[in-house]
Amino acid sequence: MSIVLGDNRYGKAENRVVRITKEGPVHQIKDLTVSVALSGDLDATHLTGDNSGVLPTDTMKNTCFAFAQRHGAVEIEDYALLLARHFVDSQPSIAHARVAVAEHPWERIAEGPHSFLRAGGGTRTCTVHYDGTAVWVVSGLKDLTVLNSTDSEFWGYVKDEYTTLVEADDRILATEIHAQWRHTGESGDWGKSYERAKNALLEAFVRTHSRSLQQTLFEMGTRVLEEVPELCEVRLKLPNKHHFRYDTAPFGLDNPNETFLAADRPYGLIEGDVRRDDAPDAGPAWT
Ligand SMILES: O=c1[nH]c(=O)c2[nH]c(=O)[nH]c2[nH]1
Repeated sequence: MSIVLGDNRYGKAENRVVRITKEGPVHQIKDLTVSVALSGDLDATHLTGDNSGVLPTDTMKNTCFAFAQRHGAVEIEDYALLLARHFVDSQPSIAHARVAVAEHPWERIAEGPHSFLRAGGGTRTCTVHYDGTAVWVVSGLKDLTVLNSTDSEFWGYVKDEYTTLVEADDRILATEIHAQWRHTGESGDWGKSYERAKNALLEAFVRTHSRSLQQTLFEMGTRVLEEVPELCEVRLKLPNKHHFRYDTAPFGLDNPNETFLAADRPYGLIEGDVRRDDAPDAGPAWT
């Protein structure tokens, strides 16, 4: 009996590529998940540890971002064709490339030239508490993902011996909104107040020139309380969905905040309550 190597392939899976196209103040977004798998004459690396035919998966990742920057917001089929041809035609050891691209749709948030809402997201929620006497109605929404492709800064923070974060005067700000709001009364037009609270959250996200997600959180909560007087308190949980500008300088490409790596974890998690100073005691309503 002898043992032989069967089918094999290797690559970089699920590169999260975000490409912003800027036409003056009006931005477009292309949000992709790109997986590359290459195969060919790769026996040596498996059988003897000879890596001379191995294009590193890290290089495949760089290529995905470099091609997004170089070719812009092309159709995903054209982008995948460019990548697949590149890997096979440039690498003698590679005979076959599989490039799979998923495009995640975003909608523009009303009037915002650089504000987007991830399509299909957002779940309306409510929790009611009743103890035989008092009633609390807490409404809300979750999983509503929004993104501003500019008008966000983060600088002036504490720096200690472990700080490597570079100050940003223009970054992407993206979050998945989880919000709950407490009604003062126990009856009302719940549907209407939901629409007004949701619109207030989105309006504040779009209109705030953000110095931090914490500042945006307070603006969002404040706008809800201003627009929906029957509410007394808003609780927000906002994960900071980090988008890192990809450094394409090593490939001879300028990247003026157009191509980003969308990281899923770890993420900053910004949480806070915003309330009227005359809000009645919540009792168990938040538990
Ligand atoms: O808006 C932000 N708030 C922070 O507290 C923080 N921390 C960080 O690393 N990035 C950010 N961004």
